[in-house]
Amino acid sequence: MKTYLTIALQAVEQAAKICQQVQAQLVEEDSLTKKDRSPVTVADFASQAIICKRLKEAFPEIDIVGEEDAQSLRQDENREVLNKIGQFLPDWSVDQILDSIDLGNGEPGALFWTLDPIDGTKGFLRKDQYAIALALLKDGQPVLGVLGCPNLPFNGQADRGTLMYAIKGEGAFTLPLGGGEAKQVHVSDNDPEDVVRFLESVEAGHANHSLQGRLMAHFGDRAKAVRFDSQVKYAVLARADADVYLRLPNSEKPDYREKIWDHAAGALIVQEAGGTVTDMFGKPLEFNHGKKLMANRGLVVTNGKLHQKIIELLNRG
Ligand SMILES: Nc1ncnc2c1ncn2[C@@H]1O[C@H](COP(=O)(O)O)[C@@H](O)[C@H]1OP(=O)(O)O
Ligand SMILES: [Mg+2]
Ligand SMILES: [Mg+2]
Ligand SMILES: [Mg+2]
Repeated sequence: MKTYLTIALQAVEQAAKICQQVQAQLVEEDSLTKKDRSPVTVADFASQAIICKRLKEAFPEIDIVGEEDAQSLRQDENREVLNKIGQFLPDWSVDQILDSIDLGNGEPGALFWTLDPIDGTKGFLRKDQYAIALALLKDGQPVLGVLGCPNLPFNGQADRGTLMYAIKGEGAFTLPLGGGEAKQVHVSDNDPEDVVRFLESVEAGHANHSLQGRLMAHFGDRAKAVRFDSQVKYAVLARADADVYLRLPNSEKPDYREKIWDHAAGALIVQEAGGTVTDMFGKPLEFNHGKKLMANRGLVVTNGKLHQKIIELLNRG
């Protein structure tokens, strides 16, 4: 597992650097709108290209299931976006860029990587939080997870981003992006009688803010809520800066199913930090139904001590 970890950390670090460069000089032309009307940027593509290339060089036999593909970039009308990606990957040919992105077109199997090259693209565009999320799944379970969080201060230092990783059975760890000593992280100790710090999405369309608000109201003025984009929420909970992350399904999108790359890395990190991750009914996440969490609805992520209480409140009919 150590070899997987070393390569995964290097790949995420490299991608994070490019994302930071793109974000620092972001212009409107740097993004496209996908078929599902969600945005994708020069940085999402560059991140996926770099990470896939690195992983495939080291582990050619392991499939990568990535969020993005290069289909739109192969069309003439998007040539400018492709050229812009090339500016951030100066030694790469156009074909190398396109083919590396498409290395992420693998299929889930007994052992595979899943990659979200930028999770929280809308946050990235707002210059808020986003994460580079990479996980290795074995027999339907995440066994290694890495989250690069460039805009999440490490130990309160605003100029240093945060890197977090976990190996199944070995704990969860954090270090600053750019390098440093890794320290183990643990979830908070708060119980239902304490102050409860909640996390939820910034984007109202990605969750059910009104239902989440009603649940929080149960805790009166002991409830504090913070909104962050992306799997940064898992990282914040894993290092005890929050106690509960709610992601209840948006009632206007009843058919939406969560994607594996949006949760595999974060869920393992929280679990290895001592927390609990289930769907809104208290059912463990099942990562063995293809690219989506078809057997689960909504997510409840807690420090463990609050889990039963939250599930009870949600399901008391
Ligand atoms: N209706 C929805 N419910 C839950 N998640 C969604 C929904 N629509 C998009 N997403 C996903 O939410 C993630 C961002 O989460 P957050 O709200 O925590 O920042 C993105 O990966 C995005 O996926 P996609 O990239 O496919 O649009
Ligand atoms: Mg993404
Ligand atoms: Mg995502
Ligand atoms: Mg996306």
